[in-house]
Amino acid sequence: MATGLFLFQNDLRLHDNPALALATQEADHLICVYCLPVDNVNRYPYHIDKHGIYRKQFLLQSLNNLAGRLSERGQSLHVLLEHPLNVLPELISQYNVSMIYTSENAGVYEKRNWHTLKGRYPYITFRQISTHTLFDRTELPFDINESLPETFSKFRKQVEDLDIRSPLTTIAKLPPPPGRLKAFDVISSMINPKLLADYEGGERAALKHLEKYFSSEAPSRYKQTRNELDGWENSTKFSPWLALGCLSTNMLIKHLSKYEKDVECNDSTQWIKFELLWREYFQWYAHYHGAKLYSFSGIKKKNPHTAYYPERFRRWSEGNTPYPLVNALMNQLRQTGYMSNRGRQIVASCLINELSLDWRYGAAFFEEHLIDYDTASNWGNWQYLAGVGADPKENRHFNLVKQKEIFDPNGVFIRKWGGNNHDGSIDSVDAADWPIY
Ligand SMILES: Cc1cc2nc3c(=O)[nH]c(=O)nc-3n(C[C@H](O)[C@H](O)[C@H](O)COP(=O)(O)OP(=O)(O)OC[C@H]3O[C@@H](n4cnc5c(N)ncnc54)[C@H](O)[C@@H]3O)c2cc1C
Repeated sequence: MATGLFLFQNDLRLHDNPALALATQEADHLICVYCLPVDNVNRYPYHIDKHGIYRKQFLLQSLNNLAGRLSERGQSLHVLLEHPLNVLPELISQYNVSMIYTSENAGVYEKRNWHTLKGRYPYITFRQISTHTLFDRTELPFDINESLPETFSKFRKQVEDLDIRSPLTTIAKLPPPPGRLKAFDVISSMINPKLLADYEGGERAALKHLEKYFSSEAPSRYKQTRNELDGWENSTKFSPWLALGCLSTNMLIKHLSKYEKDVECNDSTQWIKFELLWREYFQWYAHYHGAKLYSFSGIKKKNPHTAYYPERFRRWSEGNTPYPLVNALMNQLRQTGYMSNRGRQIVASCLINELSLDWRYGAAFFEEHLIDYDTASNWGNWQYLAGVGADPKENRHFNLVKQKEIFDPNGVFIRKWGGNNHDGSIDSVDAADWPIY
């Protein structure tokens, strides 16, 4: 009897989960695990908590929903509040695990953990499958170990006409856990029932939103509305569920294609696919560039001009800069865990250009707060805007006055999110006008 261990990561779903489907076929018994280290030990020097309150709540809800769905199928989810390398060895030896399965992960740390585990257990079969991308690495028209098109446009031209795999059906039956294994519910007590959030984590909520979005007319208007700063229906809002894998990208494309066939195919519907290809590009970008994704000089090996201004960073984070639009956007992020794409571009450009700060601090702040935080999309987009990524243009400096005129001409957004509550300064100075850091 073969016992397998399935390590859930960014694939918290039972629909279209090829990695879990493989484990289901091959193992006689299966242990389902998710590792959620609780101490917010800083992995970067940026003084961030790994999970801000909204991000954490969304993750816990997603895990809770997955646990429920597994339990309906006689399985259980073991959420371990520990680093995988600390807890998996005990499970492996106690249950004589002979196969370990997981989804491919673009994160450098996650890759390192996987390689370390493989090195420690040469007699165990390790299987890693793509579940986070539209294409499998073998379907790409280039060898991702060797190369990646240097810009998004070149990538898009190579992949946009490729066939996209149909999503697998929801797994109905799973191998049972080994007899002696008892599950403990550690998640539901960690969810804060009083925290009101716009988004609910989990596969069930993701599929509900998918149905709702494609039964509305919003997909036909996407291109005209996607840059709005606020408003639920102005962009698709799939990103939080895609980031944790509560929703598969292939499933999303299937619904988009059905909408195009049954309702309407126009510029807007095509633009949704275009944006999903951006996501796809950043995923492979992270796989290809590895640790360079997080480096100051990026993939271009070019050092941006910055200095160390801790007060400016604090002001930016707290929404207390001389730029009301930036303040409103940062308040929105801290108070909801979400910000529109245009908003992200504006605040990132401000941090990089007006405030001359190190872009990695901005990326790390987003990592803490975004409910849709995704290593590849976040750090890839920040590199792009900082001029050290895959952008053929030298500089993406957004004119803050113009952005306000276009996207918030009457100041409605700024008032809603308290953008005018600032003291007007960028740096504090002492009596002799010297900056105080
Ligand atoms: C500085 C910065 C940081 C970002 N960090 C993240 C992040 O951590 N996680 C994340 O999912 N997205 C990130 N994005 C991309 C984008 O802002 C969000 O995906 C989008 O705002 C999510 O809202 P939506 O689902 O309504 O997007 P829509 O406009 O409806 O787009 C549909 C889908 O396409 C994908 N997408 C759209 N734009 C991008 C893009 N520029 N890059 C990659 N994928 C894209 C997303 O999966 C999105 O759900 C970042 C962008 C910037 C400028």
